[in-house]
Amino acid sequence: MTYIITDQSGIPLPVLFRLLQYRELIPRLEEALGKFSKRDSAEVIQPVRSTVPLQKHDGFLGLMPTYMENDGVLSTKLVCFYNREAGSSLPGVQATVVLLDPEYGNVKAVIDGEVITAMRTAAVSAISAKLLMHPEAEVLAILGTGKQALSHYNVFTEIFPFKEVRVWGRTREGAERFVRSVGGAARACGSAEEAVRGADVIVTVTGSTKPVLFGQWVKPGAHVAAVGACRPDWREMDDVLMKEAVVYADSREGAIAESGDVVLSGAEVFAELGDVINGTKPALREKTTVFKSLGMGVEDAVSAKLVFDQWKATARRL
Ligand SMILES: NC(=O)C1=CN([C@@H]2O[C@H](COP(=O)(O)OP(=O)(O)OC[C@H]3O[C@@H](n4cnc5c(N)ncnc54)[C@H](O)[C@@H]3O)[C@@H](O)[C@H]2O)C=CC1
Ligand SMILES: O=C(O)C1=NCCCC1
Repeated sequence: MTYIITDQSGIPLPVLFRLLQYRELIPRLEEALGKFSKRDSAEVIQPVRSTVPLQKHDGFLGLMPTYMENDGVLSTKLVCFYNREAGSSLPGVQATVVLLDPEYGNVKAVIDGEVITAMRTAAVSAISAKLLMHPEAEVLAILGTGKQALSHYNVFTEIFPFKEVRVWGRTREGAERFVRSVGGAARACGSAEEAVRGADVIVTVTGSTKPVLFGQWVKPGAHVAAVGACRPDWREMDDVLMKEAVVYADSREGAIAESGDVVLSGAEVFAELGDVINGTKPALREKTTVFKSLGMGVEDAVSAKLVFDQWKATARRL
């Protein structure tokens, strides 16, 4: 039996949102990041994402297979992402997660990847902030107003007591629309500089291929969760920031292969988040830190298992 857990099967995406809750997702992701960083192939096999360029459409298909033997999870995400810099209204990222039975190889479920991608990415950024931001951080700045901006806003305001949230988008209207959509508990800023000056935590979630965040604006000791610019020639941050900050990543190999901010600045990846979780590398909270997120299959695998388990439990009750 294959379950189709997508809005094409008549299940509205908000139902999927209800199946994933940050309070359940975050501990599972922390455990998975720790397991990944041990590089024990009996525990996790997750190669760096393979990408197929879609030249005609200025995009990429990413294939993200993962096997977690002890958890009995085999999955792959298929994700298409595009350079939508020109203000196109088409979606920048579209994803599907396929969950398989590791023993027989049959497909157990095909799950919409939009909610999983939005929530697991934001949850991992929140984990980076939990580990690396100043414990008394008060001001959060978000650069970008798309899907990731919303999931980051949701999880950061759910789990941290920020006193002020600032949002910058390419257009003032976009930032104001975003602020209205979250009920006004944020302030739209007229420039990225205005948003980030003095901020304790900065989230970059843009589709930009050129820096939108510059080191000279960033308060010493701030934490940056950098989520966009997932190609080796795309940037969100300038060299000043990349060289001044201590750089953490989800996957060292992923960052070296896919992050323009790492590759083009020549910055060194100090540690993976999983190393900090495992206690093998320190969390240098007093320094300016950048968490470079590329996204990993292992994050989709644990999220898809959570959705599937919850879905089956719900379906049994109906
Ligand atoms: N690290 C990870 O695990 C993941 C990374 N991403 C990346 O995160 C970024 C945001 O993704 P979504 O929110 O899903 O996309 P989206 O299309 O919903 O939002 C993109 C936002 O970036 C803005 N933008 C585009 N070009 C810009 C520019 N030149 N300067 C400033 N803002 C610009 C758009 O106006 C929009 O607000 C993308 O780069 C995407 O590839 C997405 C999913 C997972
Ligand atoms: O991990 C993901 O999912 C993605 N990473 C980078 C670009 C879009 C999706």
